[in-house]
Amino acid sequence: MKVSGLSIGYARRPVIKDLTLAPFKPGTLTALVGPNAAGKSTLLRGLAGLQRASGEIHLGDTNLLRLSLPEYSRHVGYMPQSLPQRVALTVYEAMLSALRTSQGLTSSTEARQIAMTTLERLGIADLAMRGLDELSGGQRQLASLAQAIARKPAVLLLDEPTSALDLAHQHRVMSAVQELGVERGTITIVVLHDIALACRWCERILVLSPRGLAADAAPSKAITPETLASVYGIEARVERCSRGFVQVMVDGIVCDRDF
Ligand SMILES: Nc1ncnc2c1ncn2[C@@H]1O[C@H](COP(=O)(O)OP(=O)(O)OP(=O)(O)O)[C@@H](O)[C@H]1O
Repeated sequence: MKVSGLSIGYARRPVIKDLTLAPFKPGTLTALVGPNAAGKSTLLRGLAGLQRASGEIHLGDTNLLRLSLPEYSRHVGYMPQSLPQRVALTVYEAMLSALRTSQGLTSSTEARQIAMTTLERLGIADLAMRGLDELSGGQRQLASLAQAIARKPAVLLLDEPTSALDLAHQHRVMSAVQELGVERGTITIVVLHDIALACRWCERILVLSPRGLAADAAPSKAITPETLASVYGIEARVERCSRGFVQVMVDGIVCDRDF
């Protein structure tokens, strides 16, 4: 996927301005991080075809921005930050409904199999017959993620999919998303606030600030003391643990962000 000259905004307030990114390769997992109100959700919704955008988003030879929303959503799956409330469906029924709308699959053996396999993959098969409105916040987040994953889109956009999850589930989810992405060749972009989680699982990190893109690189290049100071206004050390993963140790708040 190639993004070039992308601009997204609301009424007269531009949020993403003329953004061009290096191509996203199939099977890769990218984190989109940055402070509150930097525009992460806006960018994700623009990439998902849900927010008016100008510029180009190419998937192969297709400029996605020229497609109708139903065509667009066949290529691109999106999990929003806030989940729908009061849905009178079981987890399993919601999965079948998602498969029906995105892939035209009815309650066939294939749809049932995809639904159950996905729930098992995320470790929530035991929730299949539970009503969505009787789940905990974390369980609802996992159920919503299962719906997005089951559609097997070429591009999967997840907006803070781990915000309601405990430590073990955060890592289980990131591991499953990474594994499935490699298996299926999915381009996955995930909004995260947890820099450690992003550095542990993602091979590429986009750091967005209200001024624009501050970094787009591998964790060790994107997450530096300089970037953390200018984008978040914090003083931090960045080191590698014995297994090579980037670790951030926050020493203080400097508050002289560059915006
Ligand atoms: N529907 C909307 N109408 C007008 N402005 C909006 C709308 N949604 C978001 N904004 C504004 O766009 C800017 C970016 O918001 P966005 O939700 O994309 O940030 P974010 O980086 O995802 O933040 P957070 O980490 O807090 O979720 C903010 O200034 C916000 O107030």
